[in-house]
Amino acid sequence: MNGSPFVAIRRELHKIPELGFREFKTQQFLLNYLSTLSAERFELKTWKTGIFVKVKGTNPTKMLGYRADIDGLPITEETGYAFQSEHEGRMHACGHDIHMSIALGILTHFVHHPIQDDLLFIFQPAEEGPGGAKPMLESDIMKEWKPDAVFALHIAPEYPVGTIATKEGLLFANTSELYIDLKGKGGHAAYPHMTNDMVVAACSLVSQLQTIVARNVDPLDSAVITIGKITGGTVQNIIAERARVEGTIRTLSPESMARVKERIEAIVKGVEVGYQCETSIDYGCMYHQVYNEKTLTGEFMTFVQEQTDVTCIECSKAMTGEDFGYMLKEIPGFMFWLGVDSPHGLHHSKLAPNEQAIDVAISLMTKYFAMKGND
Ligand SMILES: CC(=O)N[C@@H](CCC[C@H](N)C(=O)O)C(=O)O
Repeated sequence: MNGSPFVAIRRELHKIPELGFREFKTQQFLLNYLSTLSAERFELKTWKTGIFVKVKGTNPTKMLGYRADIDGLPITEETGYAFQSEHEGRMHACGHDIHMSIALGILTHFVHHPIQDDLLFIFQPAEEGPGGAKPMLESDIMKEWKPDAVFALHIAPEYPVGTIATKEGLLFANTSELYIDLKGKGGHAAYPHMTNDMVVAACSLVSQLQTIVARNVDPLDSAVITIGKITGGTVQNIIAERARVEGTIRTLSPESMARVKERIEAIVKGVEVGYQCETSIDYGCMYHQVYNEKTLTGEFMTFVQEQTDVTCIECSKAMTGEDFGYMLKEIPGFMFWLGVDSPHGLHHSKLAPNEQAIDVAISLMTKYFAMKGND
């Protein structure tokens, strides 16, 4: 095992994944860790299941922010790790355990080696949903402690350890969850003519939704409609009275999101008429695109290129979503991908990030903050 204390911390956090706004043990773990550091060097405020930590500068003229998300996913882990999730049906399958341990590593460094400016560490709940970044940003705490610039990273399974990938401008998509409920008339499997079958209606709906990206979105633009879950019916020989279709929409602009939603609503209306049923649409949580401020991102990419132990790649935009986009809408900054070289991708039950990436990121970001926070 790697000797880094932050690898050991990651493993402890990996055991206790919790869903959005239920990160009680995670918050306690972070608070316990913070209680081991010199209290006079920082101020701490809890916010719901999240935490703000302001590490005091020696002669601050500004405040720099760093955000780490802290929630897990509803996935049953299949890594076989000795430190596998102890929470049935929950897993850190998006790397937030790594994100937290990196944030603690950077924070610990600056508690011991203060720089001129203040640093704000934001341990944010509910990134996977329903979204913690926006309400944190709107909180009284962040009105008082509003950083002048803010940064975050996300693990990238597809890149080797030592690779940093980002770009100026749009990095991640606009997202919206999608929940469609269908209610018809159930009945005996042998009497379909006396019912309105919601399994058939849901199947037709899912197929029609696929036509939106193919036929209604400009081929030079991009969008995604993924249906990740369909439920309906009760047993094999009863025609289903109800069905529910759950998914997510991704677009490269807020305008395209509005257009895609218009088409979804029209298609759902058509299913309502065609299958003589009642329908309702709920868009759940929505995330603003992640847009990297150009000057800061360009300067960061140059900084990374100057380091001997990491490689900087200019990547393409991705259809992933991140509520960190809300922070970047209000505060200049950027997000970047951190290579972790996993054979399995994000949201996979066997995601296995290479833990050496933790110290790579801590080392890179401590150097970056030392440069930015002393200028
Ligand atoms: C980085 C990442 O994987 N983020 C999630 C954000 C999900 C937002 C929301 N729950 C949705 O599904 O639209 C992603 O799936 O991209």
